[in-house]
Amino acid sequence: MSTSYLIKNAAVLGGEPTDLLIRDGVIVSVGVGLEASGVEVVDATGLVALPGLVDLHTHLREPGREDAETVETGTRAAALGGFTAVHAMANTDPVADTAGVVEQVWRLGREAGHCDVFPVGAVTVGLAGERLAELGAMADSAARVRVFSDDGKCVSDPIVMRRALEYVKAFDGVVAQHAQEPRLTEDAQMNEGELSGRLGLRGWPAVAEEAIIARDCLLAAHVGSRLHVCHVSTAGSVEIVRWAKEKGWDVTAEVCPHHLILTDELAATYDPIYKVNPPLRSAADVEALRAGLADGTIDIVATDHAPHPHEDKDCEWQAAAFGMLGLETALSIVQETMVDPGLLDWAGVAERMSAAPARIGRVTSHGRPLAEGEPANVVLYDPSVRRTVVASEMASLSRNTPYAGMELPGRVVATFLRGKPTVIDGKLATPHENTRFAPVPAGTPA
Ligand SMILES: NC(=O)N[C@@H](CC(=O)O)C(=O)O
Ligand SMILES: [Zn+2]
Ligand SMILES: [Zn+2]
Repeated sequence: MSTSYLIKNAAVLGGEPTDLLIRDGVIVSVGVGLEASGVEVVDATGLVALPGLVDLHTHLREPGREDAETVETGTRAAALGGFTAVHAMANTDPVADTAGVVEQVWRLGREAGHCDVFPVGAVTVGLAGERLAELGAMADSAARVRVFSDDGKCVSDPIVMRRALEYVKAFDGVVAQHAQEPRLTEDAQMNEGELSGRLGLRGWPAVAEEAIIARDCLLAAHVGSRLHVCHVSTAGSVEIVRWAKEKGWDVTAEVCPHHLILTDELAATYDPIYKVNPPLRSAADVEALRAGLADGTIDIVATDHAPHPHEDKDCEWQAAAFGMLGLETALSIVQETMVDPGLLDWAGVAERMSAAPARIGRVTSHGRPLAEGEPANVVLYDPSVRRTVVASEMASLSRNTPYAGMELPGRVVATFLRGKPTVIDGKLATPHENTRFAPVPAGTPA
């Protein structure tokens, strides 16, 4: 059985047609007109080749909420979205605040085999914001945790945040903050503005995010540590991160696809599909986020894939859970909002969705260039097709996509994890097996 693939005529990072020869999980040569025997030939004419995407912010829900998602189903969704690695957030039940839980999640990822799973460790015990979790033990575990986050909750106590930033320096870790000042956002339901007043929904003001980001940048600088800001959603946050970077501080930030395309106007539908934390913001915020991502102020796109079962979403707005799916649509949203308008080229996408998230998470085996000797983590993407999103066709166990019925550009045709296809012809490949590759001709509608 073949473990070798010759990818022909792929636009590597959107460049000229190039061939990639993959053997035993490694890219062994890159060039024009490559020939090889005993390989499966993949016609990638018209397809863009990118390094396998890396998500720094995914909720896989296992253990504890296997009715919403499991490591198996969430990593299927990831592979179909072009991801070869995801960081699994710690707000599970039990919380991933011990070496035991992070090792369990890491092992489940290996067993599923659709993409690599890097568990995020909680900053505080039970996400309670009071006592530091066993950060060192999680870092030293088989899961080798480097990203720590209480995501879903803000580490709001400045002393606890300071200690966490100091502690993670010992193993080159990073604290990923969910920036939400809790007192300013009690029972908050949507972006605070004229519309929240009109709709009678409690507002979530931009200052609640920006105040924490500013404080944390100052704290990180003060102790000489590394800060990552989750799901930046306001123009003011972009300005603060830009300021911190100008100072030379080690601060990175992410934006989610939904904050690049959707606005708070959607709350007027009272459809909780649009309820997310931080909330959808104004059109001016969306514009500032796109500009910040384009100029590198915002380092990465992270999905914040947040599956919820229908009973937590099919209810009135106030009672509904925060969060939306993201893995299977992320690359299309980035094409729509950044590439097609000319704000970012494919090399820029590779940097922000693969290389930079891998660097921030200190993952050395992903986010590598598509070059000789590198691990063969590759996604082949067709930017020329358009597709209508159908929620029931998602691999995720949950259905809470805000894009159902929307027409989006692009389609992931194939994903390779260490030289093995996890996705073939836009469909899931059987993991741990060699499967025949049958690519569709470029330009075939999805
Ligand atoms: N983003 C969300 O709205 N929800 C996330 C938590 C989080 O990312 O803060 C979730 O776990 O459901
Ligand atoms: Zn969050
Ligand atoms: Zn999250």
